[in-house]
Amino acid sequence: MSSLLLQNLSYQYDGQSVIKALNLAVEQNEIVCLLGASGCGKTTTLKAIAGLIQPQHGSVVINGQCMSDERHFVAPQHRNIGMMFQDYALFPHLTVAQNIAFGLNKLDKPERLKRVDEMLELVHLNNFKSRYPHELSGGQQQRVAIARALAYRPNLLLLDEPFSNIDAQVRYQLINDIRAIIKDQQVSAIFVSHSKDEAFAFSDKLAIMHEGQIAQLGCAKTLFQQPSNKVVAEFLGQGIYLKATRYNGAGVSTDFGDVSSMVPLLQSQQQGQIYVRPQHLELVNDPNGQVRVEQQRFVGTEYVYRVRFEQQQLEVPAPTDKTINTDLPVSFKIKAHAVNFFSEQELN
Ligand SMILES: Nc1ncnc2c1ncn2[C@@H]1O[C@H](COP(=O)(O)OP(=O)(O)OP(=O)(O)O)[C@@H](O)[C@H]1O
Repeated sequence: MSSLLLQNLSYQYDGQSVIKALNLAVEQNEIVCLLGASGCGKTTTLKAIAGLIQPQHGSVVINGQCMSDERHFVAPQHRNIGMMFQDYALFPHLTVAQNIAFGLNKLDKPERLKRVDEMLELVHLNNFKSRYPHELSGGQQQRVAIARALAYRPNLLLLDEPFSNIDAQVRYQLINDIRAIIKDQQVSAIFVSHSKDEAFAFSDKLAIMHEGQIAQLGCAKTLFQQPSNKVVAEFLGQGIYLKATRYNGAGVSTDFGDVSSMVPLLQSQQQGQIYVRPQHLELVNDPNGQVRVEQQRFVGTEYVYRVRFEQQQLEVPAPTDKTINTDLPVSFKIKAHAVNFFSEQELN
């Protein structure tokens, strides 16, 4: 049974479609990141899961129980969901221990104190239980927030940009710590972010959102190597489109030579384009080269060349011992990699 199932979910604000027949499944103990550009509908999806808004169509099912569809609506406080936000949302007038105990009023006092101690232990804040939120660092406040969200053993945890207010230097340590805590507690989680780096570090799977729909769900490697469409490929990082002919399931021919693919190319069409990322390109001097170098920058460990080819611009790194003569014509050499091939049909 999936932990969360969103089926055909649609939501409109004042007649404006924000979520459009969205489908998503999160399996038990899985952390899925909703990742996408600003305004694509991530927070609205999270609100629909939490019950803070009621979708006009479709269903929200948590652990097999329907929370919302055209006929049912379970109120947020009865969904057994834990929530964690970027501003921590701790109660300033309550101590760490009181913040964690908040929401545990169904337990009797000894049980409540025991649970609070367990949670303090889990987030390594045993010595901070009597402090107030303003006496803690951002990372410590976020640990209290996760302890509070997990204290009543939710079925599902929702995290909305929880790391965006955390100093960059400690952010990745905190991401690792909180991921370990969630895994330890065997809770499924949905994490909203617009940062790819955070998403890769924190989640098991990424759901790339675009214009109110899930463009693709999968682990980071699958999305990079086999993006199902242009939106996913481009969202994951810059690249350049080059005309290509698929010569069999294992490679393509381009104006820059043949490229073998480390993943099978399953399209039935032969004509299309490949989306090539900078790390798969090598710049070489070539008397017939059509690539224009616009700028060369030394960035300490390597050079970065800003190049232009047929209206497309790209920054390509090159090792310092492979200097390109920018006064001479330049071309690309494409390394063997997991080729992102899109047929003409898929590109339109
Ligand atoms: N209360 C509201 N009333 C009207 N429109 C809204 C409301 N809340 C959000 N929207 C619109 O719905 C769309 C989706 O918003 P949402 O907050 O879900 O996006 P998001 O992907 O979480 O963006 P961000 O990364 O910027 O937080 C946006 O176009 C936004 O302007």
